[in-house]
Amino acid sequence: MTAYLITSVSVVGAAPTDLLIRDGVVAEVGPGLSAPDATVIDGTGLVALPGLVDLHTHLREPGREDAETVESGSRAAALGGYTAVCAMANTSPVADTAGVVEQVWRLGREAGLVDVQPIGAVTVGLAGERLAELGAMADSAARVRIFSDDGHCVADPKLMRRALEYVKAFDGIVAQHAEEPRLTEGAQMHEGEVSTRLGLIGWPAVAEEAIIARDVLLAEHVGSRLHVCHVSTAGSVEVLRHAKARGVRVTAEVTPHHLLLTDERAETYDPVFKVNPPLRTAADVAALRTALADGVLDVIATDHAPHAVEDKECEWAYARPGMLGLETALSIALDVLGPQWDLIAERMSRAPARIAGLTGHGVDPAPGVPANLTLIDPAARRTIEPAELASRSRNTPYARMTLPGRIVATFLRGEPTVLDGKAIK
Ligand SMILES: NC(=O)N[C@@H](CC(=O)O)C(=O)O
Repeated sequence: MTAYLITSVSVVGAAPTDLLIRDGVVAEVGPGLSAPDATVIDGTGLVALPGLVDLHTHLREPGREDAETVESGSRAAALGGYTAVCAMANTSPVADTAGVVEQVWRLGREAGLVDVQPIGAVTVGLAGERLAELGAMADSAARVRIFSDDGHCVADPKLMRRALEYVKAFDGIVAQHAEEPRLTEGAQMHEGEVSTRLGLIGWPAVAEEAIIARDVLLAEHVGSRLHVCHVSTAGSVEVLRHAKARGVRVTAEVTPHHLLLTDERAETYDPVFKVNPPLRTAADVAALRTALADGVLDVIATDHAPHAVEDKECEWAYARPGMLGLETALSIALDVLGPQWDLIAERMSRAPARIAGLTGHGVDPAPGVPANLTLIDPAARRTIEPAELASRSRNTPYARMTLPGRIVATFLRGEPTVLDGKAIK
């Protein structure tokens, strides 16, 4: 196994030092290291972070391998600085049995570019009618701990309660896609001034907030762990703030796109901006940013949602919701937060690893820890060209935008998955 000596690198924003990677772990950290057998990487101007961890990735395999595979999504993740991703269950077939989660887990191991941790469905077929085999998925080789019907809300309060109770047996967590379906029938975008002007049916903020309010009360009642997917409104932040102050065991994520883009993008009628939950208002964006800084929002999660051309390049009403995220998330975080490296490490690596229970991930580079890390050039700027992305899909909302930051290298257990900004395999 090749050893790597990264010289003059800033570890999570600290003063430059050297970092030696050997036998899968960070062997030494300190100035003036020498290791004659090691491959040297000049880290001048670069920042080392613990490898990013995504709590919310759609890999589309099995079922829609034309849009993404475990391998292509893993490559996109590695290029984005990730060393672990949690793969959502809305595949075809749905990941609602031990067999399917083990298949995804095995495909992740075979690709070997990031650790792929499958998420299991809460209900059979995401249909919201009866609980899936949560225990069998937890006991499987994939060791599922996060359960989610993402793409669909677990709308039935009794089922949601049962799921929250059930996962306590193995310290699991239910990740809710908070959307009261009766309030979003036919919805095409955020309900507000822009939807009124465009004549598109709106997805009101209250459809999200009402479910979060209900679910934090349920989580409190049964003493279980709730995670809220892709929080998008100022009102949701207030509900979460209140719940956290009461000591409810709730965590929450926000996507890069909800931190940057607003519903005014719908004026283009370009379905690349159609997403679930929808892009909201500038006031929502501001509230999400504040909540991310103060910890009401624990995590930046990509909700990487690749879609084939025919599902995206069509009329707005017929287009599938969802955007790519893995290859641009760090740049958006840097744009939104600036070089607050400790905060970025917390929201994009440590906290998601903790929530998902992924040992060996989300740990700052220090002697003895697994060498899961990424090297970032914060001074670089790059223009996003959809055709150059590793994802099989092209639905990035940042096409031709120039964004700060570039991933120079990513290491998974001491082996590079990305070097010089290029995927190794
Ligand atoms: N976030 C999205 O806009 N899309 C998700 C599922 C979903 O949440 O609708 C997808 O799987 O494409």
